[in-house]
Amino acid sequence: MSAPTDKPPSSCKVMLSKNVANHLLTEVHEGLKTLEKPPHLVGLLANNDPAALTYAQMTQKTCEENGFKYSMRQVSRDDIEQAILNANTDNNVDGIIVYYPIFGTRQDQYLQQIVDVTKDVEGLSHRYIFNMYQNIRFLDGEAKRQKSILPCTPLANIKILEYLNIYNTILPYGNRLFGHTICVVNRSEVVGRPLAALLANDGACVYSVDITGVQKFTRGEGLQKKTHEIVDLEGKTLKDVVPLCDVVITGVPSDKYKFDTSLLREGAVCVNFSSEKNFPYEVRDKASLFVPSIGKVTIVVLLRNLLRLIQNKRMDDVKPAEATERPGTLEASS
Ligand SMILES: NC(=O)C1=CN([C@@H]2O[C@H](COP(=O)(O)OP(=O)(O)OC[C@H]3O[C@@H](n4cnc5c(N)ncnc54)[C@H](O)[C@@H]3O)[C@@H](O)[C@H]2O)C=CC1
Ligand SMILES: Nc1nc(=O)c2c([nH]1)NC[C@@H]1CN(c3ccc(C(=O)N[C@@H](CCC(=O)O)C(=O)O)cc3)C=[N+]21
Repeated sequence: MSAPTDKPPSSCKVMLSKNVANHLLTEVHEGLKTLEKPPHLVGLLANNDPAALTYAQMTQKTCEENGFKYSMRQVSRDDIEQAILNANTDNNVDGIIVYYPIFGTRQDQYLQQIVDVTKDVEGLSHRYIFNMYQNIRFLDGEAKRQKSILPCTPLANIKILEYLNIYNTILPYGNRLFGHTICVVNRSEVVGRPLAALLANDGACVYSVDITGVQKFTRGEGLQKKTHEIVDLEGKTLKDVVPLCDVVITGVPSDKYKFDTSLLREGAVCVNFSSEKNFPYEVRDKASLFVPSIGKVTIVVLLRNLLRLIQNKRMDDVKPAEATERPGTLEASS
């Protein structure tokens, strides 16, 4: 009966990721001011994935517009290992990003582990992944001067939720998602699973949905645990958990997939990180806030991670000087 023109205007606010990206860029510009020369990021492209090429080009453009140096190195699969080792030892390279998938097998995980940990802008090294899952936020223990590196796309999702004020800044750092129930549709090792863990570590109840089933990530009743625990919800599906959620995040890599918006709670916040449009247009009838894509934020987070690597390295460099200034420090800490 009702023609589209009869419909009241939607109350949904569509938030474009460039707003969040620009907000984060101001922080990046502050960091840049403290450096003598532009940070140099090397992108190693060894596949024919058009999404990887687009992402690499978007990264190059953002680097060049914001005072970073970016070099794209296209190599064959056979040469990727040596290309990583060369970038590791090149003093003119501050950060390395290798675009995946390359082999699409465990060889890709091997390549992730040979990138020098001090140049790993994507936080894929074992040490960073361990810290993330264990909710260890610093590399230098109680000194708390060197922050661990978090993977870019999961962290971009978090920066978006912060910008949308889903994080409650009245609560202590680390508990700021307490009371929120979040659904993440994708449990890949590079995005969905780390994202669910990070959100749960910040206090949320997270339903992680993949084609293999649903898992619940929490820090236990009353956030009693230091890090998250995971339970399999046997027999449960997306339909059971979405109505409980005030935030829904999707990352399904298929143009055929469309999220069933009839499941959404009125006023839910919806974010899509897939390069495909996972939400149909009608999401605007249910959601209070909708973020259709997040690529621009991911790239700024990448630059922020690069600055963090440089800052961490600088602190490593000043350590010996400090130790001589304060005799006894070394003995006391050994
Ligand atoms: N915006 C950004 O910054 C980034 C976006 N992406 C995009 O995000 C998407 C996902 O990337 P990856 O996680 O690396 O892909 P992936 O292919 O490694 O993982 C996709 C996951 O989604 C699951 N899945 C597929 N269909 C599903 C369904 N109907 N319901 C629930 N789960 C389903 C798969 O089983 C798999 O675990 C891609 O479109 C990719 O281009 C990836 C990295 C960064
Ligand atoms: N080591 C590694 N890290 C990655 O993060 C990685 C990778 N390899 N391999 C390739 C995929 C793909 N990927 C995308 C990033 C942003 C958008 C994206 O969403 N871009 C635009 C839209 C792009 C367009 O205009 O089509 C946006 O959000 O506005 C898509 C895809 C990262 N990837």
